[in-house]
Amino acid sequence: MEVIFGRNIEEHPEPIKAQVKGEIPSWLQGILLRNGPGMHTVGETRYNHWFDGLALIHSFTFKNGEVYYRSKYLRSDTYNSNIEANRIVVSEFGTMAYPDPCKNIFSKAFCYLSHIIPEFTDNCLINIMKTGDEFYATSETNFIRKINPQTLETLEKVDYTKYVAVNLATAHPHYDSAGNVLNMGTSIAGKGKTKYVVFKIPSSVPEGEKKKSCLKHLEVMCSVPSRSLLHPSYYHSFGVTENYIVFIEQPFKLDIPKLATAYFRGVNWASCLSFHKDNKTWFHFIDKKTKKDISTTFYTDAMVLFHHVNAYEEDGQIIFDVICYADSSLYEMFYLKYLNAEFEENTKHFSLPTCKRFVVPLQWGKDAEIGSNLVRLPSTTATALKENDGSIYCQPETIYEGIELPRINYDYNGKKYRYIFAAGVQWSPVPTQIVKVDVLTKKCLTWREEHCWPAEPTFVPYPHAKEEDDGIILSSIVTSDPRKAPFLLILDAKTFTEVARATVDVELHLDLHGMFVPKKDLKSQED
Ligand SMILES: CC1=C(/C=C/C(C)=C/C=C/C(C)=C/C=O)C(C)(C)CCC1
Ligand SMILES: [Fe+2]
Repeated sequence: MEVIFGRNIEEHPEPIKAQVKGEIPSWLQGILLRNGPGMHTVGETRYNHWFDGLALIHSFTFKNGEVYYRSKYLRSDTYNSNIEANRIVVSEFGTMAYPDPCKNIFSKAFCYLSHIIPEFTDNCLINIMKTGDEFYATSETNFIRKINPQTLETLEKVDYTKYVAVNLATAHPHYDSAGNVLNMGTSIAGKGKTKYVVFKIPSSVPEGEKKKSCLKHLEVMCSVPSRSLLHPSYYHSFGVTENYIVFIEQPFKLDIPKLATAYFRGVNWASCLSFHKDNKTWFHFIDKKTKKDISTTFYTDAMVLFHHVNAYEEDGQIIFDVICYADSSLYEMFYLKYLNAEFEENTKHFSLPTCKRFVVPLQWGKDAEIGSNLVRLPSTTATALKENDGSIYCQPETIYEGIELPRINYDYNGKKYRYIFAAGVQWSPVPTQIVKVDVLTKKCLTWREEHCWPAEPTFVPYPHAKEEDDGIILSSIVTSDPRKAPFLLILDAKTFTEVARATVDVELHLDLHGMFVPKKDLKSQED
């Protein structure tokens, strides 16, 4: 397992031509851009957690049937400070570094509550975000880093707090059909309130503007107050339907007093997150037009989720699919000390990711009886029970067990849909398969090969696609057999048969998330 997780990967900033087996569809022109941790030790020092690793962006460029690979470490301030010091000097999710130059004891810690949030890392290792024709590497702190999608060069550091009062923001924004970005972030104890803020970054800027930056035109859409000033929920993504934003306030929470004192107590940020198994999980549905949270209280039992799959409305009900866990063991499992030879033994206690569907009615008759099920969707076993105090208790339907890193045909985002493409994680948090799940029939198709560890699958539609699964799946495959080179796999999304594979004779890292950028969305058509 060390082979896959703990090693430092060499960067290859110059394009390397891949060996193609099969035929790359001629219409496939563009760049698959992906992000993830690539360096886990600096000098003699080692990160504790896999989510701490320094961001290594890599890309597969598809051009006239050929594929070119390149990779480059994000030159974040964090990367530069670490390399210069030849040791880890900036704190990450699972590793507190001493002394961390970002944490000045006297200027930060003993001020007012609104000033106790420490300065976080700009090691943006989770995903790639597109605003207008700009691309950013993203994580969950207040910093994002602009990159050149073609050369993978690192550009400006952007601080969200300059444009919106959030201390944290998700690495999973949504995009509407015009390309506007919708994202959420948490504003901690600002003016005595902690809230979840929904904001929009427009895809274009007013004409004639000299230094074009979509972020300068960021607008706050609305906000939801946190149930607790000092214990806001942690969230990794959210959902959208045609008319609503779906936000889940889960009992996996950030403890702000702990966060503010972590540096002095000698503990990492991760230890400031805790799962409250006796609390409830609250659902919020924010009406995009009125910008109001629906007033009824909707909830389910305690659970932990990271990824929303999709959400939509049907017959006055909101349907949303999420990958759920019984507890927060996922983040625990990714400590590098567990990703070793006893990996299989260690992961036995890992709670299995399960795709669940919740169905929530938006209206019901005044005479609906207490205890009655308000769900009117014949195709589901999910229930929503009316309770004495007017709240609605929701119980999900299990769609599929053992999938993570879900993706869909994004043209169906917020709409009724049928297929999930995901990584299959049957026996551990590490993917061994690529899976296509039909949410209606629960039937699935899988791809797997010995010694192969697939990345999150990205769906790219055919140019004149008619059906939801008319397209291909792209996934970069890391191999644990030194005789087998890694490759980019292309599957037919309908049948899951192999279309082509492009093998690259370099070490690939297991990454997290990314996006396919069609050639038409790239500013210059150069390589
Ligand atoms: C640094 C830092 C954070 C980083 C979180 C990260 C890096 C999360 C990664 C999650 C992933 C990769 C999930 C996959 O499903 C927090 C806790 C937001 C807040 C404190 C500072
Ligand atoms: Fe994610």
